[in-house]
Amino acid sequence: MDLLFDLGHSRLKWAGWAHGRLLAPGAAVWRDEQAAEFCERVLAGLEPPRRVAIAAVVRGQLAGTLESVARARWGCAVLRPLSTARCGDVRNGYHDPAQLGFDRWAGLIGAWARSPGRAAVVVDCGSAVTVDGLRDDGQHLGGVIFPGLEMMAEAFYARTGLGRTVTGSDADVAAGSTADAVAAGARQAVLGGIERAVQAWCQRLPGAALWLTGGAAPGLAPDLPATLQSAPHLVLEGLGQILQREEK
Ligand SMILES: Nc1ncnc2c1ncn2[C@@H]1O[C@H](COP(=O)(O)OP(=O)(O)OP(=O)(O)O)[C@@H](O)[C@H]1O
Ligand SMILES: CC(C)(CO)[C@@H](O)C(=O)NCCC(=O)O
Ligand SMILES: [K+]
Repeated sequence: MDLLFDLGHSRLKWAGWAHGRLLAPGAAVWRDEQAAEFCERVLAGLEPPRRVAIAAVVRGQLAGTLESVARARWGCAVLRPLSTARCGDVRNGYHDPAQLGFDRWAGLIGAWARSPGRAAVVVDCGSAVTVDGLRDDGQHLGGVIFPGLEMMAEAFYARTGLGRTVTGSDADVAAGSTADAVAAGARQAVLGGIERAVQAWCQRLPGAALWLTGGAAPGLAPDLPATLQSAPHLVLEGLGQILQREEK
């Protein structure tokens, strides 16, 4: 078995990978702990793998620590694949392919593996939200990025100098406090942004499969069109595909 990690801004996610399938996915939030302690703690609960692959868009230090802790603990190969111009039929739509976040790249490859030969739109709701389009011949056409729920609220408080005292409720547009108004506003903005971007992609890619992934997806899904299919581990699935190809 191989072991896959996806290191985002808020959480570390992982899963085993064998015979083209994910096994026992898990996740942990990194708080104030030392990076090495955090990695040791997570790895202690996992079976020794044959190889490790890490998808990391951020946290230079944590990614490096995860890599060295895994190597020291298991003595296995640790791969950190990067966004490339091409992976099988999937072609990166960025002018500079390396600039495309690896989570986006892996998500596209995960979408293609789920429905090869079909156009796809991948919505990834993490710390930031991304909405990418993939043509039915595997050509990625690019995509959009906007701040996620937390980042949007944080930016508001930081730029206005209004301190955040409590985390607001995002349940109702009829908000009666700053905290609630900002939380509900962020939710509306994220929902609206996703809907608009997906709509635009659907005009360009009729019949596309629409995939929804990322940590904030379960909370947003009830207010999004039911045509968006949940694929919670799409990035890890894509990472598994990339790892599988590296073997050939
Ligand atoms: N338990 C939760 N309840 C509600 N929202 C959550 C929860 N966990 C994560 N989120 C939301 O998901 C976002 C993080 O998503 P995710 O776990 O995909 O993060 P990430 O992979 O670290 O993000 P990124 O890759 O964009 O850095 C948070 O900003 C928050 O809005
Ligand atoms: C946009 C995020 C933060 C989404 O996780 C990540 O994919 C990233 O850091 N991307 C690099 C910039 C880009 O994709 O254009
Ligand atoms: K992500």
